[in-house]
Amino acid sequence: MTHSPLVLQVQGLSFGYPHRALLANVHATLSPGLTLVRGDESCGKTTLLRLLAGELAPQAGRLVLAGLDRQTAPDAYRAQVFWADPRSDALNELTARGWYARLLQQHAAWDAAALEAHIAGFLLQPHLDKPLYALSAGSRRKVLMAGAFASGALLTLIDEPVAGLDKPSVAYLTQVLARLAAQTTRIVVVAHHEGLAGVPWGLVVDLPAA
Ligand SMILES: Nc1ncnc2c1ncn2[C@@H]1O[C@H](COP(=O)(O)OP(=O)(O)OP(=O)(O)O)[C@@H](O)[C@H]1O
Repeated sequence: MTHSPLVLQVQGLSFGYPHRALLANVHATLSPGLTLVRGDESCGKTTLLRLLAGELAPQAGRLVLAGLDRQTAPDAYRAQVFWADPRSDALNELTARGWYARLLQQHAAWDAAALEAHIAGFLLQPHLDKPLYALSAGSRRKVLMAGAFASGALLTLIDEPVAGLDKPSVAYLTQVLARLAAQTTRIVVVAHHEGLAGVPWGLVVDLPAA
């Protein structure tokens, strides 16, 4: 664990895929609480989360999380991050229960009691022993979010949280995010095309249209 103040500094971040320039000179300082990454379809929200996760390398710029530089201390940086790409097939063969057991090993601040609460809140109990490929898009999203919230990671990245969610689950998600907004030990970043009613964002990072 690091003793630097909990802040994520994004300094001059630029990134493009071959033939597709996307993010140019992004600057932001993210404090504990909630940040919304907002923008239209295909403007680069998921790409920015993948950069913040340390999964993609920027073409320019720096990321420093609680004193850990993503470039010079990549493993230490990534150890403080929760990121599970909802579009990835990487977890398909795992059950939620199996994946949570893996996360427990990876995240020092894993909160088993919080996981139980999120499983109940998202009504996930019937799905815990099914492989993720067998779940609906919404249930899969809920499995990922329960893991994200229970991880206790200093930086938690959540992509498109309401995609495929039923109304009661959106209401539960809203409650959880509102609680996280007030805590001082985690930075939670959510990518979505607009704000969510009832969620008090501490910071909104608007990405320009593609
Ligand atoms: N691996 C990749 N290689 C090439 N282009 C990519 C890759 N991943 C994404 N893109 C392109 O980059 C652009 C931004 O994608 P990204 O998924 O980051 O946007 P987004 O804002 O999250 O989109 P959405 O709102 O549709 O989820 C899109 O045009 C997409 O097709």
